[in-house]
Amino acid sequence: MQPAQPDLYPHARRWRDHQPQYGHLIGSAWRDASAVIGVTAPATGRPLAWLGRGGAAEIDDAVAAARAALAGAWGRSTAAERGRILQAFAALVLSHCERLAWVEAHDTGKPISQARADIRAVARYFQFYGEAADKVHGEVIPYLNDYNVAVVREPLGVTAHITPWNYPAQMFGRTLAPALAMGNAAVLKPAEEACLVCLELGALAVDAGFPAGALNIVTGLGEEAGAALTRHPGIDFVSFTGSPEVGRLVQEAAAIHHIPVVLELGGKSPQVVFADADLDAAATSVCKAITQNAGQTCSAGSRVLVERSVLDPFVGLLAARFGALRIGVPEEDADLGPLINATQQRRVLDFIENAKRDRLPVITQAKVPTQHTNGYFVPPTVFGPVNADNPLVCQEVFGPVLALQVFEGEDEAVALANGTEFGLVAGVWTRDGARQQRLARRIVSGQVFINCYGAGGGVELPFGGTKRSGHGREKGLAALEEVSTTKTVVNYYG
Ligand SMILES: NC(=O)C1=CN([C@@H]2O[C@H](COP(=O)(O)OP(=O)(O)OC[C@H]3O[C@@H](n4cnc5c(N)ncnc54)[C@H](O)[C@@H]3O)[C@@H](O)[C@H]2O)C=CC1
Ligand SMILES: O=Cc1ccc(S(=O)(=O)O)cc1
Repeated sequence: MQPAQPDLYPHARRWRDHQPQYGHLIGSAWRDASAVIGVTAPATGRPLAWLGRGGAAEIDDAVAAARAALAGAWGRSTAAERGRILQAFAALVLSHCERLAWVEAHDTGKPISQARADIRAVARYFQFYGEAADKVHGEVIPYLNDYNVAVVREPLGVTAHITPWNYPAQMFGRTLAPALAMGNAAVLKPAEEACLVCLELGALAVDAGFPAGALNIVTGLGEEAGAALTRHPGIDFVSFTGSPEVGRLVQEAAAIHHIPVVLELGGKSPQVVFADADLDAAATSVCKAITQNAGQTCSAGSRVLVERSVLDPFVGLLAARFGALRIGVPEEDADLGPLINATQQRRVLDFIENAKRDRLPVITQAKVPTQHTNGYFVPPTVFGPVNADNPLVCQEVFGPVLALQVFEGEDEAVALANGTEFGLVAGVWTRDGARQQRLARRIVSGQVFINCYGAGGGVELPFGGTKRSGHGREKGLAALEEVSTTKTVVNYYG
């Protein structure tokens, strides 16, 4: 066992086997864990930390603390006051950026530069929504004579947030900042696989001035703490990011109490490359879109659709990009790191081995450096051409595995792009302006990028899916509508 660096984990409640052990953050106070879950570092396979294994009792207390916050100082706060606290928190996060980035990098295995970008994104979420908090206005409706009708915007109440392990820090910012800006009190159940940074961020939120109970964090297993939270009668909204299977359970639980849900359930996002495109730029983007975060991104570009007439040159460019990939542990700051755990590694390796067994052509496969045998690494691999009914086209792999499909003409490109159950993100590469517009309309997806992909993940840009990728919008001002409601006040003064 390798001793952890205490400076990275100042808010650990205890130390156990030389590893930090965290409690739950309920009502701005730490609650010792009555049971624990071990966390492993994906890059080394070694023990990293201990998390509380919360359940129904901790969730009850967290929901009660949130309810009390709404009845107290937090519920009485003005929008401007809330905005100032969110912005103070953003500044505090930035001042701890390096430490938080290392916590995130060790916990997820991602390259340190990516982890730093993720922490800056957390600050940006709280800055953006902090600035927006007092700029969300209601409206006055011209109605009958002698009536004044105001439509005012109000928080939903207690919001529940269930987040995944691929971007623990970013998800913290993405889901909590809009909810808190609108005056809700939140309970977060982050993923048990990786969430140390959420606990450190939670501690900084207390320092930044969020009143007791405005933000509560209970860690634990999905089927225990997660299920207890989504079924709890005291919550008024659920935001969930994760698998479609659990998304269905979350929506079923929410239906019991008729509360709204935002579901972000991943995708099988295509990039469509036409013969007239800048093939060099497209190849670079296609490689990055499937290898960033080792392919563990809901919006990963996991399919590339290539027009037949440029198949050979494009395949050459793609093979060169994959051949140049650097794979390593966070400290090496390579292009990609390991997957999150042995289960995900086995799952993705199975996809690769099954495809090879089915004699699917391998276009290119990068090599994992031999010194990294203990981490959960998977070699980035491109298969193609792949038929539309192949599992690599239909199922979310959630690893660095790209499926290449071939098309002739616009209609076939659209049919293939829309040919899965998902609809999260799409990329279109063409210099033809009219075709850009046609494709943007014909592709069924929450986002369409033209001659780019991802565009830096801007906080300002509404994000979410259609079809099996989920519903509701996060990011941008659109997120504020999901976590608030309107009240129509009709005043007769005649
Ligand atoms: N859209 C995205 O960003 C993500 C998609 N996934 C997809 O899901 C696959 C499996 O990954 P998992 O970690 O198993 O995802 P998951 O959907 O089981 O986990 C996501 C979150 O849901 C919680 N959860 C699990 N069961 C729950 C339940 N019954 N009630 C309430 N909450 C529950 C987990 O504790 C975690 O916080 C991946 O291979 C990938 O395809 C996984 C993570 C993120
Ligand atoms: O995993 C889903 C995911 C992660 C990050 C982003 S973005 O950086 O905000 O674009 C989007 C989706």
